[in-house]
Amino acid sequence: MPRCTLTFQLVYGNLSDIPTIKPWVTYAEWGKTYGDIMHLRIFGQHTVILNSIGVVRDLIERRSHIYSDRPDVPMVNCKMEWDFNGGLMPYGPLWKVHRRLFDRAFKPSASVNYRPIQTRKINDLLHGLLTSPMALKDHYRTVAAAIIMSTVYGYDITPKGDYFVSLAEDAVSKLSESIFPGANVVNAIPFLRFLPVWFPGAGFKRFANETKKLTRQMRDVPFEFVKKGMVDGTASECIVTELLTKFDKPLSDEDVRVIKEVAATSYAAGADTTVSAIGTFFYAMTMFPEVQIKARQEIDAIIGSDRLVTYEDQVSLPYIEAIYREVMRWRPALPLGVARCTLEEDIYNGYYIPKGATVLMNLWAMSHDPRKYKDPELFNPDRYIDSNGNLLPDDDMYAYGFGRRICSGKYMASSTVWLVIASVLSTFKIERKKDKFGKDIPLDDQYTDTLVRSIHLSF
Ligand code: HEM
Repeated sequence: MPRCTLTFQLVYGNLSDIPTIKPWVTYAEWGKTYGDIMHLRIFGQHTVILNSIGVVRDLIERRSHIYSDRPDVPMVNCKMEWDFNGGLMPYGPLWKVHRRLFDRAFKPSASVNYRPIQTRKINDLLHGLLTSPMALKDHYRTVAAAIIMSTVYGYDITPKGDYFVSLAEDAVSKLSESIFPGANVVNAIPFLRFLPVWFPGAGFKRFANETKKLTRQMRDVPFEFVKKGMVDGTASECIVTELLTKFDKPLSDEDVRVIKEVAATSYAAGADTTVSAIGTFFYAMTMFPEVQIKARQEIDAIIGSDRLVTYEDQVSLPYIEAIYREVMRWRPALPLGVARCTLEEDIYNGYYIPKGATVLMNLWAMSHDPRKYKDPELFNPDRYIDSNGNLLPDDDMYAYGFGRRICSGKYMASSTVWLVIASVLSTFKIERKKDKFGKDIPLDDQYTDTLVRSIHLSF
């Protein structure tokens, strides 16, 4: 096979050409000219962008032995000490240990055990929305954090200014700011990490030093809380107590460290992503009120108004399931997934892909591909429903990624988002804020451009 370098050499040594605002949209646009697979080169670093589901299945799934590594992001791994995070870790023996524990904690049969906690916390959300609807975003941030803190650490957070949540949120927001290609110069020019903090332009080092402290605290403080509770006999049953007490062999210090890291990664990976999906749901409901009306008709017909929706109702509510699928498609929380890296060189359809290349899956492009989704910008749950009102079998879910590093928390995440959608629609009508003349105040599509994107909502 000819070794043609896969080269759409758009940027060579010109960082400012890398889009930092909605790069997924720009990459999808470029894809119309250059195809489903594209290559960028920044200071000699190869980045390959996959714009279609076909290419993703061929490479990320069928050649997963090559495409399951993560790139080294110097700012994050080295300087901010996020290298404990199983989601960012290189593919290898340590990642496999982390992944085994994740899968044990979040596999489908384990995830159903968290439903009572999810239900309780989502009921708290409904209560919050009833008593202070203007604090909408605080309420749904709280529900995502509360579910994870309770399942992982057996800890019930306080709704405002919780210490553990503040630690984790501060550390995670710094992570998100520094991980995007093009968003932080040190990721593109690794040698910068060796400069002293006082070097002109080395402000990133100060940023990293501040963050390091937070990262350590978010990992250690809640874990120590559980350990102390286990000694005192006050710890609630949770993922950490389960892993510490039912490990398949006597625990070494290394095992305890891994359990602590898996717990901290769950918050880092699961909180903002869940918040993003719930925010998208509220946003879509204000933009497409006809969807709310149809959903309420379904809920009224199946559930009535005497009780709240439960997980047992899931199979009887196809339209709610369709809304969930559309939320995940319309505005994926991680539009470029989490970057992969090639473990070996590869040749695909005549393209040469070097070892060590960064690979981005453009989940946004795939879920907005008009060849599969007609009018992709339209929030249209009916695209998953057949003419008899039944759900179509097509439940392709791009938002959780693919292959060996597909999201470990997807079962828990999907059941949280589903129950939020069903519960809110069965109890509330969501409307835009009105101005003093009673007219709707327009809402902009104001999503952040960070790793996990979320909407700024004010109703
Ligand atoms: C709606 C919510 C969520 C979305 C949209 C989401 C999406 C994703 C995506 C796109 C990836 C990268 C997958 C890949 O590389 O192919 C990922 C990885 C991951 N997610 Fe999620 N996620 C969500 C919630 C959660 C939750 C609740 C948890 C845990 C409690 C979690 C744990 C993880 C972990 C540990 C990884 C790294 C997997 C690895 O590298 O082996 N996620 N997620």
